[in-house]
Amino acid sequence: MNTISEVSQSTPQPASDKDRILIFDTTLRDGEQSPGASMTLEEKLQVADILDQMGVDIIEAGFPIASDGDFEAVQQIAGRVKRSVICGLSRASAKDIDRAAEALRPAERRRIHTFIATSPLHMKFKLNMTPEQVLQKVTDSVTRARNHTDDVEWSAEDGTRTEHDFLCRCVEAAIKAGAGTINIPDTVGYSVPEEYFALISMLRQRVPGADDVIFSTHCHDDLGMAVANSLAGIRAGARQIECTINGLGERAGNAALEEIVMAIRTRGDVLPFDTGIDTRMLVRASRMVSTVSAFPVQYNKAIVGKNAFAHESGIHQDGMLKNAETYEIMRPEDVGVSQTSLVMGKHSGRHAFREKLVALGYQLGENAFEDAFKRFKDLADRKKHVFDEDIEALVEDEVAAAGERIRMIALTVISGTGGAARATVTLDVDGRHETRESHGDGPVDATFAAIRKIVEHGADLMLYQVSAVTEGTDAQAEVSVRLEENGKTVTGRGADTDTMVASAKAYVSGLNKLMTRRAKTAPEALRAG
Ligand SMILES: CC(=O)SCCNC(=O)CCNC(=O)[C@H](O)C(C)(C)COP(=O)(O)OP(=O)(O)OC[C@H]1O[C@@H](n2cnc3c(N)ncnc32)[C@H](O)[C@@H]1OP(=O)(O)O
Ligand SMILES: CC(C)C(=O)C(=O)O
Repeated sequence: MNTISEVSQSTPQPASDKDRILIFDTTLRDGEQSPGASMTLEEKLQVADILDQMGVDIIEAGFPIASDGDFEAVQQIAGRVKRSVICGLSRASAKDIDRAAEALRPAERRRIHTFIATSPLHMKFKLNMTPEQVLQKVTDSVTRARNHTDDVEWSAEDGTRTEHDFLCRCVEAAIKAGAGTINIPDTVGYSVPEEYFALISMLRQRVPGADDVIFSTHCHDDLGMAVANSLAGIRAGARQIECTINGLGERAGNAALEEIVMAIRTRGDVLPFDTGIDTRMLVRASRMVSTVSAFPVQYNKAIVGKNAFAHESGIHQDGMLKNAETYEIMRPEDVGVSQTSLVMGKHSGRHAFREKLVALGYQLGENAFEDAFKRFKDLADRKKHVFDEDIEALVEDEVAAAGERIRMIALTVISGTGGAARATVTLDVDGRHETRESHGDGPVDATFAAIRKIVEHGADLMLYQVSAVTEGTDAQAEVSVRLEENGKTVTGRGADTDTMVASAKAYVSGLNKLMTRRAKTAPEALRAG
C-alpha cells in the first residue's frame, strides 16, 4: 500500500485539484505517552471511533509489545474500526514486529510501523550500536514487517539530528526492503521550519526510490514549532502528517491535529492541500480526548480552546456584530462550535451590551439602558466573569427599583470575632439622605437594625435566604427576604458581589413593596424617616 488513494479513507471526497494529505493520528500511542494521560480500554475504543468517524486516514492504536493492555487495545480497535487503517508500533526487533502483527490481525486494513534511532547520540548512547548495525536493523525489521503486511512504515527516530548521508542510506535501505511510508520524526522538537523543509526536500532529491513512497512528518512541540514544522514538511513534498488531538504527546506534545487541519483548510492560498477530515467534529474530539486523558485544554488553545471563538473587547464585539470576518478567520460552526460568543466583561461596550439585553428579552428605554450599562460596568470592574444571570439580576434590580421611594446609598459593616457587629447605612428616602448606625447579632442583623432606624415599621422578617447567582468566590450573591405584616407578606430581592450589600438591597426592596401595598390601602400607615 504505497499510494495516497490506497491509504486514504474510502469515503467520497469533494473533487479537488489540491494534493491530498494523509492524517495519521497517534493520540492513542504517542499521545498516551504523555505522563499521566493513560487511557482505559473503553476510553481508547471511544477515541478510536471518533477518529474513524472524523476521517482520520491512519490510527496508530498503540505499541503492542508494551503491555498486554496495549496489545488488547490495538486488537480490539483493529476488530472494530472499518474505515481507517489501523497501525501498531514496534521497535526494530522480531518479537515487537510479530506481536504488532498479531494484534493487528483482525483489522481490515493494517499497518506495521517500525522504527530505530539514526542520530549519532541515540545510536551510541541509547542503542549501543554502530551505524552499520543500525542500517542492518533497518533492512531486517522492514523485511520482517513486510512478511506480515504490505503496508509498512519506517521511522528514523531523532531523524532531524541525524547526519544527512547516513539518513539517506537508512531511508534507501527501508525503501528497498519494502517500506511504503518513510517517516522523518523531529523526535525532540529541535528543528525549525526552514531546516525541516530542507531536510525533506534533500531526502526526496537524493534517495533512490523516493518518488515511490510517501514521506511523513512527526514533529514534537518542545520549541512550540511542531505545527509549523509539519506544514513546512508538506510544502517540501511530505504527504502524511502524524499528529494528535489537542497536541497530546511526549513532553510538550506532538503537532495538534486540529491546528494542522484548520491551517490547511483556512490557508488554501499558501497551503494548497486537502485532508479528509470532517472539521465539524474537531471540538467534539478535543473534548473527548481531554476528558479521557484528564488533560484540560488551555482556554486560549487554537481552534478548540474555550476562548478560540470568544470576544470580550467592546471594539472587537462591535466589529463582530457588524461583520464576523473583522475578527474571525474561521467560522465557529466549521470546527463544531455552535456560535461565536460575545463574552460580557469590563472591556465590553454598549453595542454588545444592547445585543445581550435583547437576547435576554429586555427592551429598555434609553435612560434605563444607560443606567443598566453603568451598573454592568461597575459590576464587571469588581467581578471576573459576568454571566447572563448576573446581567438579568442587575437589570431586574434596576427595573424593580424604578419609581421606588427608598434607595440604598451606602453601607459600611464591621464584623468579626472582636464583639458585636456594627453597621452604618445611608438611604435615600423620598429624595432625602438619612444615615443611621446600629449594632447587631452579626452583620446582617446590624444592617437590618440600622435600616429599621431609618424606615420604622412593624413587619416581621420571616425569611432570609442567600444564593450565589453564578459560580466562583466573586459570584453575585442574590438575597431574598420575606416580610410579613398583618398576615400579608411581601418579598424583596437584591443582588451584589458583596453579600451584605445584597442583603441591604433585598431588605430595602421588601420595604418598598410594603410601602406600595400600604399606599393602596392606608398610605399614612408606614412612616418613613
Ligand atoms: C520516540 C518514541 O516515542 S519511541 C516509543 C516510546 N514508547 C515507549 O517506550 C512506550 C512503551 N515502552 C515500553 O513499554 C517498554 O520500554 C518496552 C516494553 C518497549 C521495552 O521495555 P524493556 O525491555 O524493559 O526495555 P527498556 O524500556 O528499559 O529499554 C529499551 C530497550 O529497547 C532498546 N531500543 C530502543 N529503541 C529501539 C529500537 N527502535 N529498536 C530496537 N531496540 C530499541 C533500547 O536500546 C533498550 O535496549 P537494552 O535493554 O538492550 O538496553
Ligand atoms: C516512534 C517515533 C515515530 C516517534 O514517536 C518519535 O520519534 O517521536
